[in-house]
Amino acid sequence: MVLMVLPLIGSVSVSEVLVALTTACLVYLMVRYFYTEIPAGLRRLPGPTPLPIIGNVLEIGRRPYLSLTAMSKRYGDVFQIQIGTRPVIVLSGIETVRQALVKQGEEFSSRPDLYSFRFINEGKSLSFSTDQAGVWRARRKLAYNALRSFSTLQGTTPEYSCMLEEHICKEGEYLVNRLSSVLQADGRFEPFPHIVVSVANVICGMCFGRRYDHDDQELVSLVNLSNEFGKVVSSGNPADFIPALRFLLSSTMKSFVDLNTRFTTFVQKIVNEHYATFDKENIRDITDSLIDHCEDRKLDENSNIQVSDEKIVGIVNDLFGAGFDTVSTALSWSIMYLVTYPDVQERLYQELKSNVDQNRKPRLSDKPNLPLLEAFILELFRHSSFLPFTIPHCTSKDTSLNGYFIPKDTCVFINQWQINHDPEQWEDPSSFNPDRFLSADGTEVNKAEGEKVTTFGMGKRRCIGEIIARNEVYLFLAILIQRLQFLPIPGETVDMTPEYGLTMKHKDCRLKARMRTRDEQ
Ligand code: HEM
Repeated sequence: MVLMVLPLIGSVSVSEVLVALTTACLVYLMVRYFYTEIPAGLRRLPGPTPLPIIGNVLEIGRRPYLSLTAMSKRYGDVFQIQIGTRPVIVLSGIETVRQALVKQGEEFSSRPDLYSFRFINEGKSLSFSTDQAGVWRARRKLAYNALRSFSTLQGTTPEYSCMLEEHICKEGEYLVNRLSSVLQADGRFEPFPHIVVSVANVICGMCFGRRYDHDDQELVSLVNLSNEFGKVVSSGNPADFIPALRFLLSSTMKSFVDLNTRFTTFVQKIVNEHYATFDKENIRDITDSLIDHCEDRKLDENSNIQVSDEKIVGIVNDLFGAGFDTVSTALSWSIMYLVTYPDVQERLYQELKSNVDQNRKPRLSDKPNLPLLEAFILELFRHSSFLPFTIPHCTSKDTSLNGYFIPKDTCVFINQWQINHDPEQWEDPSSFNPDRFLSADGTEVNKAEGEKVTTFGMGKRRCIGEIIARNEVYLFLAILIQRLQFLPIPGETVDMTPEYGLTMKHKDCRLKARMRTRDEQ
């Protein structure tokens, strides 16, 4: 057969072959599109017309949160795009997203099988893998309970209300001292690299019962790779959908695989140390409690969900990974906003000064007395929407939403950025204004407005670290604002344009800061 075709190819040009191939792909896609049977009473999804082979990649561009928000204005809250040849549903609008993730949560809570996800935690990640529903639910429950136990555990001295508070207060103090010495030496600093070590130490404390020095190269080099990780696993990365790109972008994929291997090796070493020194009577941290659970589970003959020891202890990998990058990104953006809005920074400082005695550090219990700080954090989450999409979801069976038919195994993007900038929900959404969350006299936070901010997802896959994350952002910020005034470098502008990724980072930026004096405090 091949021998019969070869002479024919010899008589046509390369461009003719390409045209023929493109036409064949187009016909195939059109046939597939029009022959997807739509059940009676349901409609076909609207969306932009895809190009052969690449789909809508060009229209999606480098900032999918903006392009897909613009498309939602044209096609509505539920529409379909195509990345490569794979259809993807994009959901916008708070009510539509709530309908899908909460009311129809069973159908919209799986994860798609995406190429890059296979390399995370050796394909066994709780957050990214395609575990069947029973397995991820069991792992999620274990992870949630472990986090709750080790954050609410009593502190080592009565000074602290719980272990989480103790870790944050201690790391906050180290961070202030670190920034102070960097400022003395260089006169300027970059926020993310210092913050990320402090935040990583809080989750390391809970997961591994240990902390690392700010100069520990093993930890520092690992946590500073989170940006590279986020770029590859972001929603809409074409390499996840178009196999040819995996080879064209092979160096990016290779460094992604390398960084995942480094990450897993780092955690595995600590896990092995825990196995070697494990004592059932002395559960030291989350890793120990997961090891303990493996032993207990073997006694539970009635359990019908089989989860391997590897998948149980591997949960700590997810908790560590999810626990440092997100919170550090939130704090780093906070500093950028404080510098960009100095009047807000001054009001926050004055609020702290009036409500927290100058001779002590802020505590979790001060939160109700600091409504402006709470409003600032809500506005930071809303305005930056630094997690513009949740981790991609996938339908577990044929379903429908808002009258549109959605087949089983369809990849679903949830556009959190759109919800947080929807002009139907927010007055002047593009302006940064913490006061939008405060009562007219500034003494109370409007809870209903606050709940509209969508940062942690919704429903069955909602972030399990939300309470810890909110407490960390609040307490680290309170400690920093009490002790330092953040300033731009004279003559330099602060660029607030985000760089797209799973968590969007601000551009590298050097800032100044001034230690507050005791009198001033
Ligand atoms: C400001 C900080 C944080 C933000 C904005 C955030 C946001 C999110 C979002 C949007 C998701 C995906 C939800 C979905 O797919 O629908 C998620 C999942 C997750 N988060 Fe967070 N997160 C934060 C901090 C944390 C922390 C501190 C931890 C753990 C200590 C954590 C652990 C997880 C885990 C394990 C998942 C996966 C849940 C699952 O797939 O079922 N997160 N987070």
